[in-house]
Amino acid sequence: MTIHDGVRDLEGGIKTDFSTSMDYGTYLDLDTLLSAQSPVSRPEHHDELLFIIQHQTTELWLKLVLHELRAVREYLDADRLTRALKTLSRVKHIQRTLAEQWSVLATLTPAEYAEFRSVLGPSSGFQSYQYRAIEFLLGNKNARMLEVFAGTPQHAELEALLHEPTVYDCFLRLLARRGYPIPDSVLQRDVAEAWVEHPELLPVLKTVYEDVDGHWDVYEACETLVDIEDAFQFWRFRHMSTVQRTIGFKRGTGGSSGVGFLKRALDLTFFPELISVRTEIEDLRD
Ligand code: HEM
Ligand SMILES: N[C@@H](CC(=O)c1ccccc1NC=O)C(=O)O
Repeated sequence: MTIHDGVRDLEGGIKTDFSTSMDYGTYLDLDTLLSAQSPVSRPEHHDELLFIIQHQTTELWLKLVLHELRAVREYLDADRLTRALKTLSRVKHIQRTLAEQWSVLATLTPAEYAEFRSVLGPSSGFQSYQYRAIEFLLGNKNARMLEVFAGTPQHAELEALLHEPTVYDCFLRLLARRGYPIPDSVLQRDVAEAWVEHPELLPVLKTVYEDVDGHWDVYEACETLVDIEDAFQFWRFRHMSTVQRTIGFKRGTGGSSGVGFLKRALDLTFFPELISVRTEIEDLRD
């Protein structure tokens, strides 16, 4: 029996003296983490803590996504496709958590948000360095996004990332090394530019999608990239719809038109050929 009068017994082995060893709070640096929530409203608005924690938890997960996507590029460069796939699968699970998390912020009513929105000044998620870095890694390169980071250490980091290959570049280079006829126009592209659809890639992808068993790991990688894009778009949609129900059609604090600006992001695409190849798959008849 481990429960007495509704109380769980502490087992004899449970450690309680940490004077000479690592403990939970020290390992996780919780003093730093839990002292980093500083509401600005005066008197402090009850819901500002929700707003801050929603952003901070998102940024923590984005930190891990960034870490994993950098690893994915390294695995692809080292021809370790299976390892890259395993890592991308972790990214997908984080994306699911991030999309789900919008429901917490959706409990913030328009009236509650309006009570402290003005303290945000011109700050906005548009200035999220990690979000932009992830977009760059996935192929949505845009040098103008650097402007809001002028004079900060993140500017140099994003500038470097702008000139590095994307996850998709690394994947297609791996395919070329495996003997797939990836066109030079793709392999030699200026990686600092946003990805634009390369129709000349379609015949290569078609060979994969027409014989998935003969190209299984490549096929699986293509489908995983589609999953990642899908999840990214879902996050963007949930952001846009949460914004719409919270501020309607007000302008954004970052200076954009607001919802209209966020809606246009839904037309962006990371891996257009992986969508177009589906059009090429012939419907079979019996
Ligand atoms: C009530 C909550 C929120 C509102 C009203 C809101 C509103 C907006 C608006 C209007 C923009 C466009 C830029 C601007 O003019 O400010 C924007 C951009 C952005 N927000 Fe939010 N947001 C909210 C929550 C969040 C959260 C929780 C995150 C998570 C980190 C986030 C991340 C971003 C990002 C990354 C962008 C840039 C998007 C892009 O460039 O396409 N936002 N937000
Ligand atoms: N752009 C938002 C403000 C906002 O959401 C925000 C402000 C400061 C830090 C992060 C934010 N989140 C997303 O844009 C607005 O227009 O209300």
